[in-house]
Amino acid sequence: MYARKQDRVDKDRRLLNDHEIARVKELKEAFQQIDESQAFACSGSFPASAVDFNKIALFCQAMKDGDAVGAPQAFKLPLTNETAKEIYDAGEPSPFGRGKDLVYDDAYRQARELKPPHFALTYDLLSASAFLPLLAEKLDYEVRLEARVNKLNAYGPGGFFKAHKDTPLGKDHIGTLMLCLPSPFEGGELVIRQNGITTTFDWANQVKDSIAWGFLFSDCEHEVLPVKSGIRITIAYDIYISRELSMKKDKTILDTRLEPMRRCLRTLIDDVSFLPEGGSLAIGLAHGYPLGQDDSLRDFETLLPSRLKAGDAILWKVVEKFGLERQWLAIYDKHDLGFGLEYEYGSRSEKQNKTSEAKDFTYQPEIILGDSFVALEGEYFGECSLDEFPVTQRKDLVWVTFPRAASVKNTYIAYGNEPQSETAYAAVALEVTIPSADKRTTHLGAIPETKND
Ligand SMILES: O=C(O)CCC(=O)C(=O)O
Ligand SMILES: [Fe+2]
Repeated sequence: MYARKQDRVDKDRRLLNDHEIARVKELKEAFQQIDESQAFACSGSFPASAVDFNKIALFCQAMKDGDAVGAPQAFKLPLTNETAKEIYDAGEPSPFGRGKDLVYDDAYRQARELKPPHFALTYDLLSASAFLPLLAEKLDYEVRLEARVNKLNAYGPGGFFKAHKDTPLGKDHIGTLMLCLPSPFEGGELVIRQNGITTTFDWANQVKDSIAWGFLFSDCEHEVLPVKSGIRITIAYDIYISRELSMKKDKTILDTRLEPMRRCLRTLIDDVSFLPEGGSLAIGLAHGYPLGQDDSLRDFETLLPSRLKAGDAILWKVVEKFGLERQWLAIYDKHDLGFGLEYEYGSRSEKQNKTSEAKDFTYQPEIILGDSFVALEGEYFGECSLDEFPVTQRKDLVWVTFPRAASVKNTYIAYGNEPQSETAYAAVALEVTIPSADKRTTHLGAIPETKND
């Protein structure tokens, strides 16, 4: 097992004073503001120049009990009520993943689907519009993205897909891209929620003479509201970070979004009355990150920086600029652990009654940290024993924020859109070491200024 910093484990710390708490709060707010202004989902439509409807047809093969019946048929875009219905009828009822099983439950999802190779567009829209490099730029990735076609979804009147997260398909899987084909329909909005913010993609009116697209990080909860009339057809692609060479650009010196966090962290370090004895800040990431049961922790930690999503990437860049010592922490929540660890949310509120601790929101001794990243969100990692799965409580940490992914309770969300692979979303925090005040002054000289100073 990867060696953690055992020397710091289980050492308690003093409660912070009001001044220190105010400093942490500033940092917390700066981080949360970045995340709120960041896109966890975005959408648009393909420009007319990229969509020549004369050249696009959708080929579909009707399916029955998993087998293709008959020859593929070509459908011209935009689809009409009649052609959309034919495509709907060609599909089979959509299952979804619950635990490791593939289940049909029309209380949860009412839709039909076609999987490749039983459908295809005759025109490579993504290449024709150089879509993936543009998406990478929009999402601020310095690595290339890959799109792998997953399926065609068709929703008839009353069709819907309740709130879920997409099953993580591997460490490199970051999100889902939907294309909404032009067909007459009403309703069927795709609603995406992340950290209390909601974004809605309403394609009913948008798609009449274009192809709409929408991207979401697949750890975000999303649902398709009931279609009121007509048939709504989407093609879903899984978006991966490419293992190929990165594009290697350093835009961070010009990135004004780093500024509020950078300023707060700078003030905090410059302030010798903040944690003069030194300590560790724990900043919970806003997104969950796919990790397989057998993935090595070292691999995960190495790959994570290039896979960070939205505001999490900004946090990383800021901390990196300061050159502070840092490591990743895996966070668990009792609801995700199948072996009955006593981790009570209730005990937190009991503690909050004690005035001194109530004031210091940064002191959270009851958080469970894993020595590995295996058991995560969802119900399907519950079979390991405590011996195989060392956990610890780091009572010395100053909690700036909690990982959002650790506190998902809605049972629907534990299910994915696919049968579960041995992969789940890791709830991760970044631990940043703040040196003691005497060491900090010498350390400070080494902290680079950004061009924004
Ligand atoms: O059709 C859509 O817009 C969303 C479908 C979806 O969420 C899924 O297939 O996982
Ligand atoms: Fe989904």
